[in-house]
Amino acid sequence: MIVTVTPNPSLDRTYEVPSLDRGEVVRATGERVDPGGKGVNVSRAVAAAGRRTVAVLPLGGAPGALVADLLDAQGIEVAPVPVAGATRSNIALAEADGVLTKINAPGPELTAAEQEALLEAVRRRSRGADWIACCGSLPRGLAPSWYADLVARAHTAGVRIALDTSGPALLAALRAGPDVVKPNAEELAQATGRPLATVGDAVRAAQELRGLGARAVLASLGADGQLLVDGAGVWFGAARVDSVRSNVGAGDSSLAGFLLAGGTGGRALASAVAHGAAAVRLPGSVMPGPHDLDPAAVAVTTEIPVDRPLAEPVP
Ligand SMILES: Nc1ncnc2c1ncn2[C@@H]1O[C@H](COP(=O)(O)OP(=O)(O)OP(=O)(O)O)[C@@H](O)[C@H]1O
Ligand SMILES: O=P(O)(O)OC[C@@]1(O)O[C@H](CO)[C@@H](O)[C@@H]1O
Repeated sequence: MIVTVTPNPSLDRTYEVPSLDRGEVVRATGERVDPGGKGVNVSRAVAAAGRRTVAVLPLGGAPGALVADLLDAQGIEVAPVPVAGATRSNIALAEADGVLTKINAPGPELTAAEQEALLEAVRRRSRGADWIACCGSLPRGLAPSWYADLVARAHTAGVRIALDTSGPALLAALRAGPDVVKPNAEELAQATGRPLATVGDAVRAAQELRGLGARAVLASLGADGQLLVDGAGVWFGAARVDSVRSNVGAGDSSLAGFLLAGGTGGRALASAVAHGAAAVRLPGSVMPGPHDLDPAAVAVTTEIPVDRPLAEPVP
């Protein structure tokens, strides 16, 4: 079982627009609503693979009720922690040329009692879990050390923990020794304070995160693919994608793929890459199921193309 924790979930609204014209009324040609937040997406991908998952998350107000209903309709077990503030709505504006602009709201502030209830729900629901995946930004009220605390609690309970977050929350959690962290290129650059221009730069940054405490680093590099750096070595994986529809949630799908395949080694990296590639072929944050995957298009190697320039370098 894979338990996910999303401290700041969202109702994800995607509007398809011909193009963005600042200051004008822009008429959408299509819209969709998805239950969102990074851990929620991991649960959606795990459930799509037919595996058991429980999504632990605070939910409040009408948007929170809608998130719960949408997850229920997808057959995903939810452990909701009721909160007074309304769950946020995040907006994605998808232009016809493929450019996507995302607006993420701050979300409600959690009171001390709500924070305690969330920790208690994680403790109760993660008994006997194979993995806890803690994902996304922290809402106001939660200290940057919140994920670090969760890592320590998971290890005391004998459960492995994967973490996908950024900034001070990531840096604080590294010191607690998470089993795997999943930064993207920007988060790697931010955590190390250095630009990323090549695959080699990304390997060095991932190794630095291991030096800070992470046991393994699954680094997602957008169109360039993914790296896995752990105590056994370094793997690089990539898949060809002919047409990209939406990259929202591609990282979450990748993390789900990684955990579904055991969460360690080259086989798990191949699954992560297959899930990332499948996610970008689907609209909005739709998570792929087994029938969407194309494992034959994935290549994983230990011969790292260190000098390869990144398609999207981080200055
Ligand atoms: N343009 C693309 N072409 C091919 N594969 C892609 C592309 N964009 C993303 N992917 C696949 O999806 C994975 C995750 O993408 P990315 O690095 O953008 O994650 P992310 O920034 O964490 O995304 P999110 O936060 O929206 O979940 C990539 O490592 C890659 O395998
Ligand atoms: O604001 P955060 O927590 O960093 O990210 C939230 C979010 O952008 O992440 C998911 C895609 O990865 C979306 O479902 C959601 O809107």
